[in-house]
Amino acid sequence: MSSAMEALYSGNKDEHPEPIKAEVRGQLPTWLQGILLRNGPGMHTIGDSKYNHWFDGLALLHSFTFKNGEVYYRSKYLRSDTYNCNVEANRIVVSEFGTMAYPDPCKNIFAKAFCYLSHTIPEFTDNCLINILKAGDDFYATSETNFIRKINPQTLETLDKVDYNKYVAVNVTTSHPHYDSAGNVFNMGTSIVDKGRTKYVLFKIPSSVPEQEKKKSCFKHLEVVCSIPSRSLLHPSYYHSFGLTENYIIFVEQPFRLDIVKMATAYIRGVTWASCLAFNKDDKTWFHFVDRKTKKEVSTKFYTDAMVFFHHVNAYEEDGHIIFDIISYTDNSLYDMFYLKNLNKDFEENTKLTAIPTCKRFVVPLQFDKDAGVGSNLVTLPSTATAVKEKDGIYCQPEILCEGIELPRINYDYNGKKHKYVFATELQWSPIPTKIAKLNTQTKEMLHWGGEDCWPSEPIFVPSPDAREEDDGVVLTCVVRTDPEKAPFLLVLDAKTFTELGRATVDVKMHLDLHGMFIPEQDLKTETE
Ligand SMILES: CC1=C(/C=C/C(C)=C/C=C/C(C)=C/C=O)C(C)(C)CCC1
Ligand SMILES: [Fe+2]
Repeated sequence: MSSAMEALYSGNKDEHPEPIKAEVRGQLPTWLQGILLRNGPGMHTIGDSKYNHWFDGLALLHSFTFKNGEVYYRSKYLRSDTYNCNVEANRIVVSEFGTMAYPDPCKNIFAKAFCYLSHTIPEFTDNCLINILKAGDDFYATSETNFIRKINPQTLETLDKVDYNKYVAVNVTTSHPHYDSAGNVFNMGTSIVDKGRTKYVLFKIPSSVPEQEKKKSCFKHLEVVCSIPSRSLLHPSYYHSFGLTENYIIFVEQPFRLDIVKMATAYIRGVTWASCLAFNKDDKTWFHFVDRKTKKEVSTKFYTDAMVFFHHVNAYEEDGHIIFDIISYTDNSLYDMFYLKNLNKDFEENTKLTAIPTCKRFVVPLQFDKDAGVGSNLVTLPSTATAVKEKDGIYCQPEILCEGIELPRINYDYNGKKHKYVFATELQWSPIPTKIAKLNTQTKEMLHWGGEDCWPSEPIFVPSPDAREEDDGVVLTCVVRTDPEKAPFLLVLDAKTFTELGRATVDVKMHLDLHGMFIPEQDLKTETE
């Protein structure tokens, strides 16, 4: 089990760019036509050099194509500049989150990109290993730097490199954009090089461009929606996602921060980007709500205790309150756990999360009695979450929805609206995803799916074409096996009952991935276009 774990996490995986027909068992819905496209790290050793952290691995895209009851599997490494330079040098020559590499022989590409305090930072990596973004009719592999890479979702080929920084002043971005019903993309990034003006920027990428500009990309029409100044100019918060309701943008400024001075000197000091992140458990976490129409921030100061979180689940408005669910931790042991030296055969002794992922619901009153006394709880909805008036603002404490879930997904048609269900991977005190779950946030009841030797990935909900209820549809998850004799499979569950409809097995060594999306057939450009 333990060495299997090491192989799953850090063994280099082969790519399978030619479609492999999967063996389908059970009954897949006939309407399920399209591509499940996912991303994650697949290679952690290049020549004799090894990455330190699981999040450093080279992006390996993989896909399951559903066509007339048949399923085809493909996988292909993202041909990023990072990949190409590393492979050419046969060693790691580009720095990643947890690995600083230098000197860089690929000087022409990874030359020093910007200066700060007269030191230099090398250009960031384009190893986009975290998620998939849809902008206009195009798909991109994404990470958290200023670069994204266009890909062909059918062949998994790597196309253009897009630098967000050409269109908006951001140096780091999230891999969890939002989409409105028209397909416009909203994302956030932080501007860290404009000294003294460190800020978080929300921007919009329109879904379509004017007819006469059809040849141009929608990035040329990117607009800044609003920006939020960082509380600390030299220590902006790290964030992995943000929230969106019908009328508000939700930004949580957690005391898990990037240290800009450390970043500016990391390269010359030979330390990693990861070492420039620090959690201050004695600080507060600040909530920011920006009105999407007026672009003004709600002036009341809302805060909660120090925490570290990565994923927003969903957010919505109800009776003058903003309600948002997140998966949070009381410390940053999650990032530390993913150092590959910890994910080895002695892992059971070495690695224990000191904080368990907890699904928390914050209920924040935007309209409240301004004369309410200090100490009074301003939440008027039926929830155990509180928002207590203090002299310096409003102190919020969450309702706990459940413990031990990560990689949350919802029916995205309910994004920004009141949702009832959350689909997620289950993990307890270690990075072992043994089950997936469906949580009913109203009753807190959970349904589970798990199997012997099975590690399921982030579950993705796909609505059925005639869906009436929130959970009318299927849940898709890739299942890797801890028993090397057993083949991985794509599992299709009925989202209502959380029972198996069918599975598509492929005899490959599949990697553990992070995030992805289901692309319905009608969203795919036809080959002739
Ligand atoms: C390279 C690089 C970064 C990369 C961060 C990554 C790759 C984060 C991955 C996070 C994940 C996968 C979280 C899951 O919950 C930073 C720190 C943004 C900034 C400096 C350069
Ligand atoms: Fe994520």
